[in-house]
Amino acid sequence: MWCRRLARLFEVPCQLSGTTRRRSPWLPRDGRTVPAAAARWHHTDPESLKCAWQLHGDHLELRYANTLMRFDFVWLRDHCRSASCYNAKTNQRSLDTASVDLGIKPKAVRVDETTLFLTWPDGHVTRYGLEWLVKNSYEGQKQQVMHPRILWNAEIYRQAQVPSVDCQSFLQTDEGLKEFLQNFLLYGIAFVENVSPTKEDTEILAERISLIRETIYGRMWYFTSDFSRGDTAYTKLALDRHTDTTYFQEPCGIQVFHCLKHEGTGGRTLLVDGFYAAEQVLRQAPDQFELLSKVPLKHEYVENVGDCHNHMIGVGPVLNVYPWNNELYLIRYNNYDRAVINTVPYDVVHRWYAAHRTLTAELRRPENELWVKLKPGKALFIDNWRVLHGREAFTGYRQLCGCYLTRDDVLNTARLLGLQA
Ligand SMILES: C[N+](C)(C)CCCC[C@H](N)C(=O)O
Ligand SMILES: O=C(O)CCC(=O)C(=O)O
Ligand SMILES: [Fe+2]
Repeated sequence: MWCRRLARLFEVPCQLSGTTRRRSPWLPRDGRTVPAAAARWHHTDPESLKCAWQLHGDHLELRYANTLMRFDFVWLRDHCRSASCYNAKTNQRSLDTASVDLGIKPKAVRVDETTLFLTWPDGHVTRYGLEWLVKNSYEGQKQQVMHPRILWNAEIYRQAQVPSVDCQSFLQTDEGLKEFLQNFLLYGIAFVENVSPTKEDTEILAERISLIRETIYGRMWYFTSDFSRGDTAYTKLALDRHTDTTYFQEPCGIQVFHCLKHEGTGGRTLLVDGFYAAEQVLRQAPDQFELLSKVPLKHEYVENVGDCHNHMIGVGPVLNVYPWNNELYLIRYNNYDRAVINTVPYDVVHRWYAAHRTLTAELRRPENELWVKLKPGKALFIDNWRVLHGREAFTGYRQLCGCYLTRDDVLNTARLLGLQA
């Protein structure tokens, strides 16, 4: 069926089943160069099973540090780190990959305690550290997450007692910034306290971690319920949980909110961890999770109010996962801005609605809702690729300012501080 066919694209080849392969004898050929020949296991130390390798017609199979890895020969040639193939100063490849024969095979292979040596038909020698191979192989990656996270519901988040970071420490110390970013990466939300309640000071905060992503709403936006823009956000109405800018081909990565004033009632902010909810869907109904991650949808923003004329369209599934490890990296969920569904046939549409209902039920569980009242001085950063926000209806005068941040630059800052991002 349609979805199954798509799914097959991402199907991961089965790991070698040890039983069939291990029939070959494990020959002790310590450190010796073996001509590229028929498949059989070799290992560096006859007493230890730490490292063993076997050459096949089109790939090298290597077992090291409890990881069974398979490397395509072109891949092995392409990733050569020798001085002529790779510029270690710029961390860029010099080798022209298109010049590698797609049928290339190593002339000789040798493995010692730490290193794999390959000699290519033209005599060129490639060396790989075995640790490097484990870290950089597909099989090694599959066992890891790209982004370590703590999924939460209201109870988990409260129990964690994640501290807000003080504005001074955020702006002036690397430790403060790092603590803030670590919280942000783990939970998808983070607060800075004791910020001066102005748009300018909020901008300084934003610039500390990233480039500001300028959009149709401006660079720093600032709004009250005056319907100056053709969107419900600019009213006093309640807003159900959603992510923003789903109608961009790449939705904004981070949302910053700072409430500068509120004289009235209501207006609390709702936060829901979209990945926690999606994880529940995966457990209950993996087929529905898969459907939500495969069916492409459009979201749309059509505005014609005053001088503002905009028409934005973004296409993508609700759940976006890395195909090699099924890890979620982006949820696109906004029922207000979802466009006409015309990208899937009727029977898939029906199953999609059922899957969307399951996800929505999870997102709406009261125990998953974190309600906070934003106050002047307390800035909130939200991972708009993960955490949904909403708003309670309000009365009176309320001013909210903030901006969007470019995700790449936030993650860049985090990595430079030594965090895994
Ligand atoms: C006011 N502010 C600029 C933050 C958001 C406006 C965007 C509202 C839109 N419905 C969306 O969800 O993307
Ligand atoms: O008014 C609010 O608290 C948030 C409104 C909203 O969803 C937005 O600006 O993106
Ligand atoms: Fe929003």
